[in-house]
Amino acid sequence: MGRHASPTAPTTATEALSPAGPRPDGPALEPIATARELVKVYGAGETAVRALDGVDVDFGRAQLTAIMGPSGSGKSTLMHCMAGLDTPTSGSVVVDGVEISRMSQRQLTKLRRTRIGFVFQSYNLVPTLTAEENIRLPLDIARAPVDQERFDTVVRAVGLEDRLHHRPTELSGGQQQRVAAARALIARPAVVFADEPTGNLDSRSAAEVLGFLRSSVEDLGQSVVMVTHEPTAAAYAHRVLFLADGRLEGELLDPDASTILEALGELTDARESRRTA
Ligand SMILES: Nc1ncnc2c1ncn2[C@@H]1O[C@H](COP(=O)(O)OP(=O)(O)OP(=O)(O)O)[C@@H](O)[C@H]1O
Repeated sequence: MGRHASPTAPTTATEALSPAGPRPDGPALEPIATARELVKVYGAGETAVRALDGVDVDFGRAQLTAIMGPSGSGKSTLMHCMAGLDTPTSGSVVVDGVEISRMSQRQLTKLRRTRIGFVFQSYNLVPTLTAEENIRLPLDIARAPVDQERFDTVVRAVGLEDRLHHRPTELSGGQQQRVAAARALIARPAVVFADEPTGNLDSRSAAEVLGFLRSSVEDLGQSVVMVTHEPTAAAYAHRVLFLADGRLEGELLDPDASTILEALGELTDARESRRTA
């Protein structure tokens, strides 16, 4: 963390923001998920909202990528389209080599159960099940065997060994979110999508969850994409992408929280001046 992509310290965040896209002079990014010319329009006619306006993006394999941007910029829509939770109006989405944008609902449901992990702001644990049962749930639903070694590795990584028989109400918010993160990883998904995973947590619990997401990338080779409003959370990412008005505006590599904050401020100012021009 805290290392700039650029060797010279930028004077403004705009200078720090580089265009998001293939970098001819940088290391090749091996993508786990890609979007091409992704457009999502909600509604029709005069009330239509163009939530995504032609997004081209590659998400790196074994990277933690954060998506940031002003409210309404299309972050959740992008993540939902990438994760097969929403269908794009046009364009393509490929996850782990599979084109998902034209899949049927049935095919998408199967893909989400086996190849994609989710972490939501509100944990979404089943209250009547223990932590262990919640973690095993995706495999139980898919009627797939639980790989005990994987289970032990993930549980150790989230530090939940002594909480496995507790129900969600008997766990702190941070512990519940760590159960949710373990559940997302148990089936070795191609990619984990996390939507504001620390939005409900105090700073200490947030640091635990983010530390785990980062170590799941570094130690387990997991690919993680996370939407967040918080610069301190995004600073855990290897790469931070910035959206504004449904378009990808740029990216930062290994940024620190203050550079992210500056970039966000400039994006918001630029958007305001476009709107008032
Ligand atoms: N189901 C929907 N129907 C109509 N409009 C929608 C729908 N979902 C999102 N939108 C609109 O699409 C745009 C992008 O929304 P989205 O939720 O992706 O933004 P966001 O960047 O995640 O915002 P926030 O940071 O506030 O969560 C917004 O203008 C929003 O009002």
